[in-house]
Amino acid sequence: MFVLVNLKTYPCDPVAVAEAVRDVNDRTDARLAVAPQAAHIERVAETGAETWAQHVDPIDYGSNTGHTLAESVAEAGAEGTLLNHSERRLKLADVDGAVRAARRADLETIVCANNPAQIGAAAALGPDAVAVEPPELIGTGTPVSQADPDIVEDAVAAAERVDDDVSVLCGAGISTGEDVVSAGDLGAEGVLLASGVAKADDPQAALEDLVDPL
Ligand SMILES: O=C[C@H](O)COP(=O)(O)O
Repeated sequence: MFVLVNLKTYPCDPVAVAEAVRDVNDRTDARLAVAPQAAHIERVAETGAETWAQHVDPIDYGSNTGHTLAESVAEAGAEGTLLNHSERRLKLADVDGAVRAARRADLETIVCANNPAQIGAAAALGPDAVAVEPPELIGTGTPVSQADPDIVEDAVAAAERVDDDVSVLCGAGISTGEDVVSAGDLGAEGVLLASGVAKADDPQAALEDLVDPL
């Protein structure tokens, strides 16, 4: 299972969380990675943890003030990027452009979507993976795998119909190892989570709990 920890703009110490991600990753068969804010990518990548960007824009080098260039996050040490997160939605044409920009910079891509219909559309754009996240469950601590298991199974089926090379993750409310196992049982190849680690008093213990049953 792939466990991607999105730090959003939570007021945690990104380097301390990254060190915990690195250390727990070294002791499990699961793959762990962390997605800090763009300004923290370089410091986080220097810990040796697999580092992802939270977003890149559908742009190339040039006159794009205030945008995030895929090549810049890759040079800072990111290995992949989230795209179209529920908190950073893009127009369809811009998701397509951002997938292409990320590919140009050799970044792995996960395109987020609200529901199985959007997952099908996202898979058609050729990312490495898609992630289904019902927005109403994000940050609630109620895991999507329990609250809405059908949405995970339907997302897996929707992606498979379009392109069975595209992996499916699920996210929203995932915070325990049991939640990760349930996600896997529903066909997800990974989980996208944030508050369960970024807001934990002890992020390392939270990560250990997440991978313990895997
Ligand atoms: O990117 C992560 C998701 O939005 C899930 O957030 P959460 O784990 O706080 O529910």
